[in-house]
Amino acid sequence: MIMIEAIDLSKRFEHSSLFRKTQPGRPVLDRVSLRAEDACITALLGPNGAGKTTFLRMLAGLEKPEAGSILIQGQPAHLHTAKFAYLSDGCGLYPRLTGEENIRYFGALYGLSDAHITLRIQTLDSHLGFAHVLAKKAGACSLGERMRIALARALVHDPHTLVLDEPTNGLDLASVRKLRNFLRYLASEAGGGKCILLSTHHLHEVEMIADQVIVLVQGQVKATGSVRQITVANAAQHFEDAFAALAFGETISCINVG
Ligand SMILES: Nc1ncnc2c1ncn2[C@@H]1O[C@H](COP(=O)(O)OP(=O)(O)OP(=O)(O)O)[C@@H](O)[C@H]1O
Repeated sequence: MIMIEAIDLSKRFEHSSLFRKTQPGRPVLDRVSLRAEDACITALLGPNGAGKTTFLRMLAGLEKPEAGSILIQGQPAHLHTAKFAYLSDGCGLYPRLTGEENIRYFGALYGLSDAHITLRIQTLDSHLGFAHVLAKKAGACSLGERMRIALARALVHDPHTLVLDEPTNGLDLASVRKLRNFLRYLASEAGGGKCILLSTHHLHEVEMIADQVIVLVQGQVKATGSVRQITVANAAQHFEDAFAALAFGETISCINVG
């Protein structure tokens, strides 16, 4: 089943701040249409500034589209907030609260009881491994520790649709492998067949985990399909070559051995 459907989404930022500049006249998202299905991990891939975060923020209701619409299970996105999780690119934790307080605060916002939150913390810890940082203030945590807490906080209410902006950012190899297994489990039948849409710059990650890939370049969808389909369609030997051709216009280098 199609869980997330974006239809002709467009966005242009009117003002540029000191640190972020848009090229005048160029939309950040330009009639983006895409789908992410249930029981599937969909990876959103694109160069810096392609519009990935803007698109994911739009799904989470944090940016308004200039045109187009977003449907979740065929209905407007705002009707699904209780089943929706969004992990922002900067983690978004309250630095003065401990890891546990951050998770509990969000659980309470979703109406979960203390006992239920305790159970969820135990379950999520068994997959992500963050028990040792629960008592630490989020502001004193390392990047990888913050990311684990932020993931737990985003998943505390057992959402069905997971939108994750660079979830492996700052994680060490062991944590990346744990997270990968956990996301695979969540997308599986046993894990509830969840719809997972994530952005990343790690091509290896995409090859390891993604059922579907969407390549976004300068606010436009340049390719969709599996890693294999995109590689073959671009007459490339490796997915990285296909992505470099799509994202940066690099020519495909074919190395013939023997
Ligand atoms: N609030 C904003 N105001 C003005 N411009 C913005 C704003 N947010 C994003 N942009 C611009 O929109 C473009 C897309 O940004 P976005 O963060 O969505 O890209 P991205 O694909 O997530 O990039 P990265 O891979 O570097 O994280 C960039 O040119 C950025 O400067």
